[in-house]
Amino acid sequence: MSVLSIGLGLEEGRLEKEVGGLEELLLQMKINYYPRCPQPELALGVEAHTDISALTFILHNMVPGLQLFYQGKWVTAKCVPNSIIMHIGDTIEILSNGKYKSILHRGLVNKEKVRISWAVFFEPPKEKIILKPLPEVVTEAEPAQFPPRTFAQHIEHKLFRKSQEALLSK
Ligand SMILES: O=C(O)CCC(=O)C(=O)O
Ligand SMILES: [Fe+2]
Repeated sequence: MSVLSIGLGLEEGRLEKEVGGLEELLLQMKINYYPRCPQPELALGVEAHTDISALTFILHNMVPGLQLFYQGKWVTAKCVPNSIIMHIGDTIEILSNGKYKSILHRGLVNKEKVRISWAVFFEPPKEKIILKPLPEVVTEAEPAQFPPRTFAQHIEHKLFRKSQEALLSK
């Protein structure tokens, strides 16, 4: 998080402070189990989404399956031994006013192998903090792209938008 703060021209502790500091950060672990699938092209393990977290760290069992939507195409993440995947989530995207992107990604199933991933989400407190672009990264030329919302409101908004989109597509 220090590196990301410095990248925005801020003090190194700034982003960490803005998400509530280490005392307030909530760590949640999710284990994704992707069974073998005889027709992987017909199924999705985890549908396309962006993470709501500040940061997400992922370890996996070296079976490819994570894809990122990059430059208009789905790109499969390389399996690099002894590495950890880090995603920037919506929270940092909002605070940075979109300078850091919360990338759209999904998880595919595999024909031959079971895939398992362990994701740890670093999340800000649900109600205590209002998430909005930091004043230092907002200018006249780059106005705030995100309205102020608590983390809980952000989740609600995202779910509401998704259900609206599902209704409209019917
Ligand atoms: O399985 C993966 O590599 C990614 C899973 C994921 O995107 C998630 O759990 O949010
Ligand atoms: Fe994710």
